[in-house]
Amino acid sequence: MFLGPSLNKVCIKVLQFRDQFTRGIVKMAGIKEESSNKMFGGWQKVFSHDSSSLKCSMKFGIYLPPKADSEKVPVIYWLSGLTCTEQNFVTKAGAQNFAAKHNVILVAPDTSPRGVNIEGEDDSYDFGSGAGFYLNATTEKWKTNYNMYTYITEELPKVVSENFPVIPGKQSIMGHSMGGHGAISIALKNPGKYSSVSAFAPICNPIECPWGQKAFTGYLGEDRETWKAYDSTVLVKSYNGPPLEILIDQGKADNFYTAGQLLPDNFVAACAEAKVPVILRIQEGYDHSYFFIASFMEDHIAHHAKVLNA
Ligand SMILES: N[C@@H](CCC(=O)N[C@@H](CS)C(=O)NCC(=O)O)C(=O)O
Repeated sequence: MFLGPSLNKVCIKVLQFRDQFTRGIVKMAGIKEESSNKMFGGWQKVFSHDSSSLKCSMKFGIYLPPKADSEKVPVIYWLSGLTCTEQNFVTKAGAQNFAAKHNVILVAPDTSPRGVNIEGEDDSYDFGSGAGFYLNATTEKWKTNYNMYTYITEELPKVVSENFPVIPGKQSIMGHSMGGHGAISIALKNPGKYSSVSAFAPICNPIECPWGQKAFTGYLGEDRETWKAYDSTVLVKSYNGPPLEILIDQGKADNFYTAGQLLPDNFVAACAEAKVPVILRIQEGYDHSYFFIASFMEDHIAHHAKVLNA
């Protein structure tokens, strides 16, 4: 059928756009496809790229819902916890089904620089590799590579918007444990940049818990004043940006909760003082694992989609 020269051009463009995501035949800007699997009508992919802020090769998972074959859609960033790579969320969170239903892209990066040959980087599970804490390090030993804050807030969104069909400015952020700390602190530090935020078992007050104190001493040094720039319980007290929807789920049988690593009550008290609305749901019987995360993932995606698709 002859559609006229301009309509034909539009059709060819749409077909090329679809090809880019379904057959992977178009070379993408600075990123390499590592894997691609069809899932719930969309695509679960993993890409690698050279990161300028971390000075190493990084991987991230991206789920493209069926709607992204033909239209731009909002994006939700997921930040994982200690010991995770991009694979934990991709394989265990069970989020793709809900992303397909709510027409959102999900981006799940790795949790630290990899293979940068810093002495001691692989010595413990809660510092160094797999434990970047979503901050920019200032200590001599770590500051060249451990800049996960800049990676998550600037570099990765640029890579995503240059290569995938995202609606500019329509983004939200969520995470788990160390990644819950990352999601909430990043949303509070960047008023208006993220439409909504949610977390599973977040480290809410890192300057007051052993995980946070160890990491902040190593990455930021001994001066505790500098730590406050990355502590959600401190940051929320001076938040004066647009209304933020904050949803937190916390398992009551989570051993890190009972050991005082997460401290959600401190965060909720600070929110009340600052008059920032927060929903904290204590979930009876649930632990810290991805079994807990998968159980409430639908609520979290719906929480973000309600704002992003409004
Ligand atoms: N089980 C770990 C603690 C770290 C941990 O529980 N990590 C959580 C995030 S804080 C996680 O998501 N682990 C990976 C997984 O469960 O797939 C250890 O003691 O070495």
